[in-house]
Amino acid sequence: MSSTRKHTALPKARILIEALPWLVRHNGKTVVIKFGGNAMVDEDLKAAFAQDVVFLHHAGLKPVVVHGGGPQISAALDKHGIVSEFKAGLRVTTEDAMDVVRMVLAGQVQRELVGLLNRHGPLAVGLTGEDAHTITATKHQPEIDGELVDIGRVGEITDIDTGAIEALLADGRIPVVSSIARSQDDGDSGHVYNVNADTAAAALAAALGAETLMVLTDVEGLYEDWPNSDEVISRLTASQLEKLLPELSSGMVPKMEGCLHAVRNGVTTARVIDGRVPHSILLEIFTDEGIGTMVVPDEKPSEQGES
Ligand SMILES: Nc1ncnc2c1ncn2[C@@H]1O[C@H](COP(=O)(O)OP(=O)(O)O)[C@@H](O)[C@H]1O
Ligand SMILES: CC(=O)N[C@@H](CCC(=O)OP(=O)(O)O)C(=O)O
Repeated sequence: MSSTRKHTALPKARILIEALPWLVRHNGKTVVIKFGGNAMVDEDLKAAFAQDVVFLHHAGLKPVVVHGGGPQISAALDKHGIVSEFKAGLRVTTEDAMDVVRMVLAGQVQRELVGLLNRHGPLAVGLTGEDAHTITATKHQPEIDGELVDIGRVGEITDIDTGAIEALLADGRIPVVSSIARSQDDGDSGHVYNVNADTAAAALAAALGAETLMVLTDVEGLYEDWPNSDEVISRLTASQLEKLLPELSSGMVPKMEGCLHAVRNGVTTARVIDGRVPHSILLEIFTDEGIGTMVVPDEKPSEQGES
């Protein structure tokens, strides 16, 4: 009886010990995890996501969650009879649409994730970029075909104040951030801006001096020749990514721009991974077999193969 128990216990012990080098490497490090609305496929996956984040927390890392909710916003707008329109990969956000965006992100998606994380203890605290000046923005006007286009209340981040998030981390909490920004513009008090969640996550990762930015989405990573091939680029440097950027299309643009911003501003690695794979975060952090696309800074070629 006792030898049978030993046989089943040993492989488990091996798995735990295999994770030791990664536990040592990542101990105390901040990791910003962006959970995309398209990766929130079903209840089991969302629960597995919460388990992974809580695991990281108890393993000595400092996870910060930034969540999206694009499909959920589109569904809610639809119910309100508002048609969703995207320009340059960003939602055209009227005043009425902004109320819905805020309600869905802060009142629905964020609350759900906070609830799932807190099944494991008093850990998660939700906030939006409005809280404690965490994210400040001004009006963003993308350039399309050489002209500046008005897309309503979409914000361009001008400032990040990491104070509230750092206080939560120091208190052993898991911050869960919705990508809504306060307005910096004088005379514009009370206004808020809709910010793409990838962009918000990348800006927060850089400002927090995070070790890793991890972006969970609904594809395996950055495809080399999307949509013609499903060959995933496993690793690329900031300069290689910069060259690729003009060829990318909508959903990937803010993601890869965010990864570039992060690694050019002190983040050691930025990864785009498949959030539809259960426990993808653990695979990415605690094994050598990274499952998605990893972006690294140019000047650190010695980090090749690092996970
Ligand atoms: N080169 C590419 N590689 C992978 N996906 C791409 C690429 N170019 C565009 N995409 C699209 O980007 C989508 C992911 O972005 P998005 O829909 O904004 O997801 P999320 O809600 O996770 O932020 C993919 O589902 C795919 O349709
Ligand atoms: C300006 C802008 O486009 N904001 C996004 C914010 C949510 C988001 O980015 O969600 P995903 O990560 O799921 O795409 C939107 O309104 O859809």
